[in-house]
Amino acid sequence: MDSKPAPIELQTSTTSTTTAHEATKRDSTSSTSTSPTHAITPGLEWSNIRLTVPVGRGKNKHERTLLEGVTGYAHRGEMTAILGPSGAGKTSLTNVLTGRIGGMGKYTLEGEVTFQGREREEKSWKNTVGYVEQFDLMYDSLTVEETITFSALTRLPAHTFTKAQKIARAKSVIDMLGLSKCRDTNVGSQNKRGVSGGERKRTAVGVELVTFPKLLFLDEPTSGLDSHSAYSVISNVRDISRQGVAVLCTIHQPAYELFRMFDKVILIANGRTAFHGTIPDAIQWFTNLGFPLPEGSNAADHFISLLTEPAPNSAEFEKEKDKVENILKAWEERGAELQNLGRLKSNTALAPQDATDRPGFGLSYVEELYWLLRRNYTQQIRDRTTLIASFSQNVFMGLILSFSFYRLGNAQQDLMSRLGLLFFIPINISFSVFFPIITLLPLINGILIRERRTGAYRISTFYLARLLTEIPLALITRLIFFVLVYWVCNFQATARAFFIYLGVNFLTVVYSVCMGLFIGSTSRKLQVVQAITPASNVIFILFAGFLLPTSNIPPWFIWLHWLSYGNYVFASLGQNEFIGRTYACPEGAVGCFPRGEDVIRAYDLGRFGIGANVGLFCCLIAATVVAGFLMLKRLTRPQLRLKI
Ligand SMILES: Nc1ncnc2c1ncn2[C@@H]1O[C@H](COP(=O)(O)OP(=O)(O)OP(=O)(O)O)[C@@H](O)[C@H]1O
Repeated sequence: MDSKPAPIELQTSTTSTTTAHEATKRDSTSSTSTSPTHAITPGLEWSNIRLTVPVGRGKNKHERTLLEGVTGYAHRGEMTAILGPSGAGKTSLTNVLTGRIGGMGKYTLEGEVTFQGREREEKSWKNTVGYVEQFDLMYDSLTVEETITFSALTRLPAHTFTKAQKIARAKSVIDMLGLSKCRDTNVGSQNKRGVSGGERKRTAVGVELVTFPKLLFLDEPTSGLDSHSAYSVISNVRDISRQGVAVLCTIHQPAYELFRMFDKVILIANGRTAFHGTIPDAIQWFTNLGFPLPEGSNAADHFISLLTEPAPNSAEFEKEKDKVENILKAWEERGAELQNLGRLKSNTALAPQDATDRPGFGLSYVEELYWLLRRNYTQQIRDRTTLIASFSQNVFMGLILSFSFYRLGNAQQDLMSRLGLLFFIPINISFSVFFPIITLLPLINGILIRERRTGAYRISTFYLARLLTEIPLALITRLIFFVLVYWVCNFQATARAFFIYLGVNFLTVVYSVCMGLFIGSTSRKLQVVQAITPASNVIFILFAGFLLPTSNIPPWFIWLHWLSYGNYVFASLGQNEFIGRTYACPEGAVGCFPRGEDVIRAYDLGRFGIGANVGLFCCLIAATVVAGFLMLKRLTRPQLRLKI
């Protein structure tokens, strides 16, 4: 093997405004005459990649080949574009190269992928690679600086970097990406104003870049951006590649000024390689195949149109039906020589593991919890609209209930109203807590999945931080509701009864948060979670013992009664309110409850005392916490496949 990487030819990039065709011609001639001004060393290499998935059902079931015999490389110090028509296999190839094919269901994968001549290893891979997704999920109320600093603090290993060094790294990345002006602006989202699209994309790049990746993948980094923003993103990424990073970008229809910034291009069609090399060489290759670049046209558009199959009913179909196949065959037969010209041989001796390769968390458990809590609270408190909406909803409900059940007396109909109200309060709590949590959870879990892939922090700290954020906020926003309803509706006017009522309702809030996190982690799809939530809650309400008396519950459903939070809450609140109370019972009236104890007996609320009910409820909460944690862990498990 070579002991020293040989320099390879590069084009020079300028920002002049010549036409695409003129620029292309000039690039074509310059490509063989300039030498690189920075080090280029071997990086990622892949050979003979074959990926198949089973498709169809029954008799129609067959194997579909998504990638066939794909070979290529991405050098450190170079920026490579992966280009091809829709459905060509760009995402599939990127998934194989990054090890993210776990989500594809059953598949078979053959071939070899190495980084710097070594097989990719799970423990160091997350520190080697950065992946900027097309839809970059970030906390929208955090500023650019907070977002990038959080990434530096959690992802740079503690055994190598001090906190001050991590913060300094975040600052230097912000400067490098030209984000200094907007460092204090919120990242924002579709629903919330924040930085511009280009700045947001550069922030997503910064989140990955802080960790000194040696390999950076970007999935369509320019989609949705105007030409100026797209140019600035790609020129930033190009600068990053010059620092010894192998950059691989899938890209859709780039403008020529942008396209020519790439050092190499990989053209893909029908899951096979159609070309790999410099852009001028690509133009020459296709000219030699009989497809010269038409005057005034963009080379990227020209390549895509060459690799697009003609529509079966189009006029060109007969003439062009074999065009793509012929191009692919030509590369398979004669392309290897050209591909190898620009290829550096890997030498593992040249690639010592550096300090960032060593696995390890960026922060201690407590520090990690602190930063996760800080991020959660910053996000929640800055999200004023949601906070105000939640607070107003509770005040509104409190007022409605207070007026509806105003100053209940001790008549029989007032007794029934009390009973109904005590049953309604936990239902109201659960629904009002569940929905804000489950609506946000798919987004939060999306961020968690990305961050877990990078090994940023422990899942247990994330979960604990979520609980410690949601519970206090849910309690605070509901306090007025609890107080208002209790005193206006005229429940037992003793401090003991009031605090028991408050305590049981607080536990209901805690349970609802835990249950919300559990249900929210059952699926990554909001629609699924939204369907499960009301159904499961209604079942627990039904079997709580009020709507369907316990004696009428079929024996095979009795477990639902024991799993129902309403059972414990209703029994505790019922005993708290009714024991020791008397009610007016007109003489001769039937079905009358003269004493509170009669109500307890009739509704079977007295099987356990208040303490035992609270104890059982705490056990149910503990079980929900554990189930929610396991569910979240399963849902967001990084599915890396690096060994082939
Ligand atoms: N899990 C899967 N099962 C069956 N077919 C799949 C699966 N994943 C991808 N495909 C198919 O493989 C082909 C390549 O898909 P891929 O997403 O890699 O293309 P792409 O080049 O990234 O397309 P686009 O530019 O439109 O995103 C497509 O025809 C797609 O329908």
